Amino acid sequence: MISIARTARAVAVVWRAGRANLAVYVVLAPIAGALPVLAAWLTKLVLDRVTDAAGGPILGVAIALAAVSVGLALVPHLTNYLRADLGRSAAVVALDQLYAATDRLGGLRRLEDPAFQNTLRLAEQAGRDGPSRCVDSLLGLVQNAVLLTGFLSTLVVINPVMAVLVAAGGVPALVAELRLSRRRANMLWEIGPGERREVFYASLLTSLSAAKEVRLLRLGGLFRRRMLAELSTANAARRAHERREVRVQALLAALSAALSGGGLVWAVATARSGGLTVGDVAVFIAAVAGVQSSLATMIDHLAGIHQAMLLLAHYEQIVTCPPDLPEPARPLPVPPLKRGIELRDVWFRYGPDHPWVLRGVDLFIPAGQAVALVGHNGAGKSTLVKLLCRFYDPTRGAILWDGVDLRELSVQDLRARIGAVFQDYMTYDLTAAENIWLGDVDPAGPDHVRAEDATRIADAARRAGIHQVIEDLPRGYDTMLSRVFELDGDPADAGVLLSGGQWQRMAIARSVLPAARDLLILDEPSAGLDAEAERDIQLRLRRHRADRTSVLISHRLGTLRDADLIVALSDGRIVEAGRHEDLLAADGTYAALFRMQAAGYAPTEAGPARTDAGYLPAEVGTPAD
Ligand SMILES: Nc1ncnc2c1ncn2[C@@H]1O[C@H](COP(=O)(O)OP(=O)(O)OP(=O)(O)O)[C@@H](O)[C@H]1O
Repeated sequence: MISIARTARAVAVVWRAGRANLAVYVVLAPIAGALPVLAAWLTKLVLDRVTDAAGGPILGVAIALAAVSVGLALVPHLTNYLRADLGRSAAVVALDQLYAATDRLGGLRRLEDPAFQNTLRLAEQAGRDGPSRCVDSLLGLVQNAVLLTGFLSTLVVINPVMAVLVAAGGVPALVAELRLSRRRANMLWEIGPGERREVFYASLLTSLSAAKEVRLLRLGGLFRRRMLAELSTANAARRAHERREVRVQALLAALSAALSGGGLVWAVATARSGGLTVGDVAVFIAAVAGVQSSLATMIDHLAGIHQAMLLLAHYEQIVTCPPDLPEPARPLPVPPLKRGIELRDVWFRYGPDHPWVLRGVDLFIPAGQAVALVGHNGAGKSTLVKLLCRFYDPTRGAILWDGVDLRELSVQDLRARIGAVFQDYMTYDLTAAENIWLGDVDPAGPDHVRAEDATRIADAARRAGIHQVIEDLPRGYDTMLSRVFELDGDPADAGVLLSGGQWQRMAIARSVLPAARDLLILDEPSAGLDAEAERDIQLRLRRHRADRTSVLISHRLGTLRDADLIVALSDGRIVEAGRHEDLLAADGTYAALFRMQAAGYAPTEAGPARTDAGYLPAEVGTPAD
């Protein structure tokens, strides 16, 4: 039910977050519980001595009561501050552990799993307030246990039957609250996917990158309705749960009110017959209320811990999740590539229910040479390079780096040897300098661009042919490439956006920033460039690639003709491989595609030559359209 080990781990997080604060909080909790009991007894003494002149000196008791009242007034403010501060610091520690764990995953599989995403969302919630809520509830239990002990002993002295009745009244409440907390945790899990979709639709309505399509296609209304539908479904589930809570809690409150009402009638009747003093009645009323409220609060805290435990289970699932790319106990360091990379009978599919994407690929990528992959959409080209970066492991077969299986190597070392421009490269809402600097961040270095990085950043920008464009920006390399964030929080310094081709050059600059990468992967690096820019970037990249191992993917076959080896993939298999001239002579798939594109460049009677060498699959743009 409530796991001791998990509770201990939650306490450890809070302890790490703020030892001094936690220590003070721990000391204050029992004091906060004792003060109301002390106040009730001192009030009884004051009343008894006021109503009975022979009762003894009153001044000292009155001063003690005043001192306790000051404590009663101050302690809650202090504990509130400590609670909030510990909550913030614990969230920092817990979220740090959570995101370090997601970073350790290494591959892409888990992030592509909707169930993992659901768990991750609840884990984020639990990480933000789970550990501190758990400690709050534990200390709340301590505080109220002291309060309960004090008032229950008082009741036992005055009326033992009443003490038993009030204490027994807590049992159904405890059972009911624990059930409710389990139901609440289940309800949060069930509405999780819908809430993620709600956030997705809301982000489409406000994100700049979606705005063009959303406005042009007039999708705003549709997405808003879908967002509201998800919100209503989640609200309905929450409402149903809260109604159940209200029903149960109203019943429990009625039971507790009946008990305290009965007790009051008994106390007044007994006082009338001389069995209790005025002070006894006052302390009895305070004790009944104190026992009931401390019991109710303890039950709340127990339910709170119970629910925090259920949510923390998701948090722990993520934090202890093994990497989706298993590494050997002693991964081998990755030496500079000398001979080459070999794909040996590589089969791959994205999941057991998915079709095969690669079917027995055998390929040798010799060190220092350029290998080009060509083929229709969906042939498996990008998948192959994702395997080279070890974002996934082959389902069957192996990939060898100078003869050593990638699975034997350190993933981090391997990635440090690869530079890549992916088809879906990133555009970061950061400065121009940072957008390039991210290509070679020293994990042990500072978290910002240093002055001495400026030269190599500018060199990389030159190699990608984007240096002058950056220089001409309002703040040069310090210009924010964003319209949604301003530089250093200064609203007057709103940034600029680059064109698609300029962004692509930024991605290229990022990939060529590191001085030595053994393997350069360029997946459609010039898709967004005009013909002249494409030629320019190809020349620059060719110079950069010289003597480097590279894997190139492009649908513009003209850009690949100087590759050392051109490999045509079809339906996950290699159907042809050779140099450009050999493949043309072989007159196969590559030759057909190449000629089709070349024909697109030739002047026709109907009009001038095309400047764009892109091609479309045969079924797109046919007269039948
Ligand atoms: N993450 C993924 N999960 C499931 N299937 C995927 C995933 N990524 C790609 N696929 C599938 O794998 C197949 C090969 O995709 P891949 O991106 O490797 O093709 P490609 O040759 O690079 O195509 P293109 O020329 O369009 O970029 C496609 O059918 C695609 O639907």
